[in-house]
Amino acid sequence: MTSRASYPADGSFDYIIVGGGSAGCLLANRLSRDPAMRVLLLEAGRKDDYPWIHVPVGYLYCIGNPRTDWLFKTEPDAGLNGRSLRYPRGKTLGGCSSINGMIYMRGQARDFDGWAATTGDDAWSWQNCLPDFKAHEDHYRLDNGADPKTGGNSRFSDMHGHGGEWRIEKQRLKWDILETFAEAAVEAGIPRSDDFNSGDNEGVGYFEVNQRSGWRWNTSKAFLRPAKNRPNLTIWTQSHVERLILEAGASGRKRCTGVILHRQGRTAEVRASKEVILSAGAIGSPQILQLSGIGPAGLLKRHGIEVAHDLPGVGENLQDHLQIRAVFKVANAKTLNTLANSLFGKAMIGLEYALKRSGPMSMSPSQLGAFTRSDDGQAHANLEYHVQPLSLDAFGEPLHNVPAFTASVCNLNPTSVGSVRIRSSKASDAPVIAPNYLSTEEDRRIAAESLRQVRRIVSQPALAKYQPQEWKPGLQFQSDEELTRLAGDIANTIFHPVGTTKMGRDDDPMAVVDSRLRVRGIEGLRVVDAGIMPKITSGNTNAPTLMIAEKAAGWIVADARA
Ligand SMILES: Cc1cc2nc3c(=O)[nH]c(=O)nc-3n(C[C@H](O)[C@H](O)[C@H](O)COP(=O)(O)OP(=O)(O)OC[C@H]3O[C@@H](n4cnc5c(N)ncnc54)[C@H](O)[C@@H]3O)c2cc1C
Repeated sequence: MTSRASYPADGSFDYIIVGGGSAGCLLANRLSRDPAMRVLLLEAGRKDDYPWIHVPVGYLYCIGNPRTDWLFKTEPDAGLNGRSLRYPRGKTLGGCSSINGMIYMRGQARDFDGWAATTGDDAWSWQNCLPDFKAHEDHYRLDNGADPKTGGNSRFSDMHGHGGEWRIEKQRLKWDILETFAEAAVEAGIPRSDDFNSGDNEGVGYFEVNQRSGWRWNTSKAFLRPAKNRPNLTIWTQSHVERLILEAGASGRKRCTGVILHRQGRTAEVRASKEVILSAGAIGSPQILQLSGIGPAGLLKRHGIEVAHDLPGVGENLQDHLQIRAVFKVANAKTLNTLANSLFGKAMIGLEYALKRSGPMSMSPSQLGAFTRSDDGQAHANLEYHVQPLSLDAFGEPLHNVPAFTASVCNLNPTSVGSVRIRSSKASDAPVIAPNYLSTEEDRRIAAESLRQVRRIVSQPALAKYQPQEWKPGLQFQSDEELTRLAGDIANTIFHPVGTTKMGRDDDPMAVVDSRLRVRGIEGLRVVDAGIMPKITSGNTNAPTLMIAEKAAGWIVADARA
């Protein structure tokens, strides 16, 4: 390609980070701390200067919007009775942290201990991940020193950090219907929790969120803003990476020396003298690897791509949390459905946000959470509830016009796995995303059990004053078979794809990266994003992705110095 531009004119960057999302923004900050290192961050989307990114309720307008979302769709899924889902992924600086539900959730200690066992690397144990969670944390409960909620004892500060870039705050509004649901959950035997992030999240309580004074706190504000004037950090938006440049390395193995991207209407190549780091997320990173000839040989050949390195695990092992959205109509209760469906209600909502940065516009989609066990045989909480004072068919669709709340419940440890595979050899074609939800007997059984458990909670005395009536799936459905089928009708992704470039031991043929996140068989190339998780965490996935990036940054810097 003779017209291809080559940057920069004076040589190469040291590091190229592909993807300015949750992981990519943190990495850009950490790697550019050393003024001697020239870092390039490439993001396919635009800057995060779109107003709805910053107003918390704006997720409703960012999902399904080409300004901020890749607009992916899943393949028709047998477990969802043939439905295909919208599969939102952030396409802007901040990535998914610019459009997500803002819930700060680390997962359970056993998740990380499990990663350590899978990889044989104790660096991933909970005890050794905790410092990486705390390193960037700025928890409001430590604003004045010790946590006031726990009477000033040190347990909370042992677990949490303060003064880092990643702000965590309490939510700025309350709903009676949610507080009453919490009381019903306690009546049903779920204990209260005032910290979901101590390694064991079992209990019911309010989620803490990534916000600052009523505004969304995304990773672009947190990590890029303080670094963007560093002369050694270059940020290019609207720069779509199409594939990697692979050359013979000094050891005879292949080495990644740069990337080919589409920018300002032309194709260009940029070079990295030390490393290229893929942080394009669990959909984007495997797609780029496959387009570059790194992936399952059969798939690559089918699309006419020369196989640079046969790595069968690239794009496999897709795991996600499936939320089953049970909806209950209520009487005598304030819900967002009724407030937002009247002109007066809308005006009051706008006024409250303008004056106090509180009220429904400051709202993350889910405020109340609960972690519990689907049955007594479970050793740990294996279900997460997101309880919402609203109902809709799916995020991105309008609110229903009747007073209702949603008790969305998801299996935290699904055994169904899917895949992300290129559709063609063109970078502009969205990949084929096949999550294979509810494809195992175990996941189907837990789906039916979880709907029964929702019914148990909602039938507790506390909620009786709101006369809840099950709307979806509907009380007429009782058998395992009916409940599983209905779960397939009302379930949706809760937006947590992970695992498609999983880390693992050398003798695991499906491992894509080693436990230090280096791509197997290729020098100078790492993957640092949610895709490297070998197993999905027992909670929402943004905080663990930041922890992964923090840990990886330490290794990348140390390797450069070695
Ligand atoms: C709607 C929604 C709600 C969610 N709610 C929560 C929540 O409340 N709490 C929580 O913990 N988690 C939540 N998540 C999940 C969480 O946000 C993600 O797990 C996390 O952000 C993943 O980070 P990442 O760095 O792996 O990928 P991303 O943040 O997706 O970053 C990838 C970046 O790479 C860019 N990119 C992709 N391909 C290319 C390419 N070819 N060239 C250049 N750039 C490219 C993308 O545009 C994007 O900016 C939610 C996600 C969504 C979508």
